[in-house]
Amino acid sequence: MTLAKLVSEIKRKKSFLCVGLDVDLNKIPTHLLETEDPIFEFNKQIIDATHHVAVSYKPNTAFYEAYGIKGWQSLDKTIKYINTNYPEIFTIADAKRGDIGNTSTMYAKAFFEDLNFDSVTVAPYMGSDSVEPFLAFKDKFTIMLALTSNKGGLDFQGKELVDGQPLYKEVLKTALTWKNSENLLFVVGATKAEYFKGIREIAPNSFLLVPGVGAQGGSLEGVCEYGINKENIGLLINSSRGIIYASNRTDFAEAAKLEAEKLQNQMATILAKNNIS
Ligand SMILES: O=c1ccn([C@@H]2O[C@H](COP(=O)(O)O)[C@@H](O)[C@H]2O)c(=O)[nH]1
Repeated sequence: MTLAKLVSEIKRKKSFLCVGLDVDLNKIPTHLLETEDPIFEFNKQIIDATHHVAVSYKPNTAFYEAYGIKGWQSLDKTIKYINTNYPEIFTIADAKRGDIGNTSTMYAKAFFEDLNFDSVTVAPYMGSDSVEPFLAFKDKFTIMLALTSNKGGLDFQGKELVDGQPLYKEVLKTALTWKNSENLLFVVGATKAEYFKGIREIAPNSFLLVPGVGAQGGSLEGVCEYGINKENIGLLINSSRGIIYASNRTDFAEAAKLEAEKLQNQMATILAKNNIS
């Protein structure tokens, strides 16, 4: 996958929606628990019902790791299902990794080579040599936490450095100087809409993965006011619980489809307002 292909898919579908596949066995319809692989069965039906309005899927690996080997197998089946049936979809392993260099290389191999995701999320705390091993993979993307959606996100990310600028801005500026930074995207929470203007001053053309609409209450319109880039759009807006748990009954896939279509409609309106076609 290339970012140019992602942009052309966004324009074709008039959507920059990323559906989060955060599967909790306590929340899925009970009839699925009788199937051989309830997590995969749930994902398959969600994907089939929403792929026409989504350009990306983001399984958060915690929701698979929590179920041990079986969970990891469900993740493997899910990514294979997407890559085989919907190869135009941009896939994100939300794993928030990062470690000393040789360990980061192994994490990168796990997600880019073994599982064949297009991208993986990483934490910046360990610095350049913990992120650059991910960036070295051609046509694969590293999505680094910049300003996260949770309340505590500002505890450290918002701390002012000696020159008065907040840490997250320094993280953005510095990361953009790293080798292969053209393969770098950033996570910025939708709950932090008022920060997008400043972020776009530092990273005008970077793609931003934006979680926090739906269950966390972030505003799509608020994010797009300054977050949207007229050339490449530059946004992937994620909603997980708001879509996948729209119903916990047998109509769950249809309910997810309706929620995803609602968001896509709003996105199409925003694209049209910005004269992006
Ligand atoms: O700043 C961040 C970074 C990651 N996330 C993840 O995104 C989804 C959001 O799920 P919702 O159900 O739509 O709230 C989830 O996997 C988080 O771990 C985030 O929310 N904020």
